[in-house]
Amino acid sequence: MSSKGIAILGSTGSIGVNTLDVCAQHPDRYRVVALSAGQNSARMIAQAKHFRPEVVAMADTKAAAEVTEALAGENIRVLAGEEGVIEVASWASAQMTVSAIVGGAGLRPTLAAIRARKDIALANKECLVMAGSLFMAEIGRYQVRLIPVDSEHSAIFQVFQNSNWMRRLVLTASGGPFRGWRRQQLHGVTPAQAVAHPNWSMGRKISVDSSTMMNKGLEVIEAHWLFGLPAEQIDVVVHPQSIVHSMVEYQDGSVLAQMGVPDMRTPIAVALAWPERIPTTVKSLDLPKLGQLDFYDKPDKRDFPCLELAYEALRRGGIAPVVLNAANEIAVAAFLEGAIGYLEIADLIVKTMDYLGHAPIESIDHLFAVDLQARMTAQQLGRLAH
Ligand SMILES: NC(=O)C1=CN([C@@H]2O[C@H](COP(=O)(O)OP(=O)(O)OC[C@H]3O[C@@H](n4cnc5c(N)ncnc54)[C@H](OP(=O)(O)O)[C@@H]3O)[C@@H](O)[C@H]2O)C=CC1
Ligand SMILES: CC(=O)[C@@H](O)[C@H](O)COP(=O)(O)O
Ligand SMILES: [Mn+2]
Repeated sequence: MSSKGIAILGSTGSIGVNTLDVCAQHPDRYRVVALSAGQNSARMIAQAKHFRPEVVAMADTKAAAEVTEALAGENIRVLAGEEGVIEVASWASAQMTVSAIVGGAGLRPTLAAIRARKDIALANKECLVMAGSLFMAEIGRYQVRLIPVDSEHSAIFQVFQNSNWMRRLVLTASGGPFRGWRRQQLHGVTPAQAVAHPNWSMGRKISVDSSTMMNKGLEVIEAHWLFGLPAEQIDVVVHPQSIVHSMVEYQDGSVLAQMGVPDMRTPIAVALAWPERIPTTVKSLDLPKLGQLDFYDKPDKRDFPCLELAYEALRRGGIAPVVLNAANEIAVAAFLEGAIGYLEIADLIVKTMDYLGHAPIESIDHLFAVDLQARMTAQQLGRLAH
C-alpha cells in the first residue's frame, strides 16, 4: 500500500493537532509532507521535529524567522507569509490538503490547493460561507474530492444517498454554554464563559460562534453548498449531548443519523480515509451509560439572533454571506479583546449587513474586495481600532 501525502493548513490549531494525532496512528498510510500555521512558532517547531515534513510555513514573518532558526540543519524548508502558506497548500507531494485555518484567511490557500488538484478535507467552514458557488465550481472544474470535516457535515456525508430523495437535513446544535439563557442574562457574558464549550475542545473563534449560535448559522450555509438543498430544507434542532451529529430525512420518512462520542478524530479519520475506514483511538459510544438523548427546538431569535441572520444571508445571496462572515469575524475578535460586549456581536453584524445592502458577487476578486470592505465597515461602525 502506498502512503498518502498530507498537507495541513492550520496544523497548530485544534483541528490541526487532532489531524496529526490521526496521522501518527497510521504512519504506513499517511506521510505528513507539509504544514502551515499562523504565529505559534513553538508548536510548529515541535511538530516539524516530530513529523519531519518537507516544508513548513508560518503566515507571521516573525514566527517564520523563529522557526527558520530552530530548524537550521534539519533539512526542512521554511516559508513565510501568505505566499508560503499557499505553497504548502499546493505542495507537490501532497495528495490531500486539510483546510483548518480559522476564518476567511483560509480561503486563498484552499482555492490554491484545489487548483493544484489536491483532494480537500474541509474544516474551514468560512470558505463555503464566503465563496460557496465559486468554491464548488472550482471543485468541479479541477475534479477534486471535497470531504467535509465539520462534524455535522461529516455525519450527513456518511449517511448521504441521493439529494433527489431528501425531505430535509437536520443539523444538531449543542446549544453551547448559554443554552436556555434569555437575552437579559447574556449582557455581562465574558470571553472566558463564551469559549467554555460544554462538549468540544475547539479554537476560541468557533467556540464563541457556538455560544452565539452563529456556528450553526454558518453550518446551515455550509450544508447548502455541500449538499445542494435550499434554506427551507435545512433545519436545526438543539441536542445538548452532541452524540447525534446530524440527520437526513428522506421522502419516505426514513431518518438516517450518524452518532459517536464528540471527538473530532472521527470525522478527520473519515475524511483522510474515505471511501475506506481506518481505526482510531476514539472511545466507544456507551448508550446505556448515557441513558438518554435530548432534543429541543432552536432558541428564540430575540435571545440568539445570529442563527436567523445566517438564514437571512443565505436567502439573500450575493454579498450577504460574505458580509455576515466578515462582520462576525471582526465582532468576535473585538469581543475576545474586550472591546465590545457579548450582545454587541449580533448588533454589529446587523448594522454592517444593513449598511452594505444587497449586490451580486461578480468574481472571486470582487468577493475579496467585498470581504475587505465589510471588515473595514464593521470596524468603523463598531468604532474599533484597525
Ligand atoms: N475545532 C473544531 O473542533 C472544529 C473546527 N472547525 C473549523 O476548523 C477551522 C479551524 O478551527 P480550530 O482548529 O478550532 O481553530 P484554532 O484557532 O484552534 O486553529 C486555527 C489555526 O489556523 C492558524 N491560523 C490562524 N490565522 C492564520 C492565518 N492568517 N494564516 C495562516 N494560518 C492561520 C492558526 O495558527 P497559530 O495558532 O499558529 O496562529 C492555527 O493553526 C475553523 O474554520 C473552524 O470553524 C470545524 C469543526 C470543528
Ligand atoms: C465539532 C464541531 O463540528 C463544531 O462545529 C460543533 O458543532 C460546535 O458545537 P455547536 O453545536 O455548539 O455549534
Ligand atoms: Mn460543527
